[in-house]
Amino acid sequence: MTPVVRHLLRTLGRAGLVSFLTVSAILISIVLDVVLASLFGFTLDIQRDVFMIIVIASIVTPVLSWYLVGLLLRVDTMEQKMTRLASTDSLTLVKNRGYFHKISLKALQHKFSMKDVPMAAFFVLDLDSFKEINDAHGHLCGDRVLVKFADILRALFKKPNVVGRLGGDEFAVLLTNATEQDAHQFAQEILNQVRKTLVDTESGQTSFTVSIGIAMFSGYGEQTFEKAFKVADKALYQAKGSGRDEYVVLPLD
Ligand SMILES: Nc1nc2c(ncn2[C@@H]2O[C@H](COP(=O)(O)OP(=O)(O)OP(=O)(O)O)[C@@H](O)[C@H]2O)c(=O)[nH]1
Repeated sequence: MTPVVRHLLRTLGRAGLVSFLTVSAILISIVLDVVLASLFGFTLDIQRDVFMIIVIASIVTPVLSWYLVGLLLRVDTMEQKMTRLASTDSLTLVKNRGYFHKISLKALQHKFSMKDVPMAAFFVLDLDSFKEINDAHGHLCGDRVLVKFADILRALFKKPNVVGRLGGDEFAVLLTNATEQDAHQFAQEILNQVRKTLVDTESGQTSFTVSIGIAMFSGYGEQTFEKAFKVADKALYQAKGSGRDEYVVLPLD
């Protein structure tokens, strides 16, 4: 829910509740007065009714409306939290595989509906010899490496670009508005930043490297995206083959 909708809901909720409760208070006090009058022989007293209405409405209305609107907002917050949980990788806080796929298609659709932007770049990034880091320093240290790497990606690629963890030590980035030169620059920047990054271990600090495969493409749709994925994977394979700590850029055939 957007902030504007939430604000509208809050205002409407309060206004609606105030009217509803005021009308209820009027009806209740009139019914009460009629019942009391018939049971105990009280006389109907409009002034007293009005006084009761004002007292009941001024106490009950704000309390109940705050409570109910608060309840609605809490449900909304929980809904947002659940959406975030369902879309985020819990360790690295980047998008998980499923959501990455979905949001990438959406971003591409939006981008290629604007005529003046010709290319996008799809990055597949895989940490080098990550198993060795796990084996040498333990799984927790491996987790720290994953988190640091994701932090680097998140800091480099802002919206509308999308960063996701495909699984294990494999990540992906969709650069929605990129020339081939941009792709080269980003890839080099990632390699540089990763090389400089140190991660705490039980026995000091360790460094790590990453290999990157990049596919340059244009157009959108499930098929184009799948193809970009495949080509980026092929480029990654080449980067790993040429010694790791490297990147390779390939065009879509
Ligand atoms: N610490 C940690 N390790 C993970 C996680 N998910 C997967 N792994 C490990 O990541 C390692 C991936 O290793 P491989 O796919 O063999 O690749 P690699 O050792 O990085 O070798 P290259 O990719 O060829 O450079 C495996 O040992 C997995 O157990 C995780 O969430 N945390």
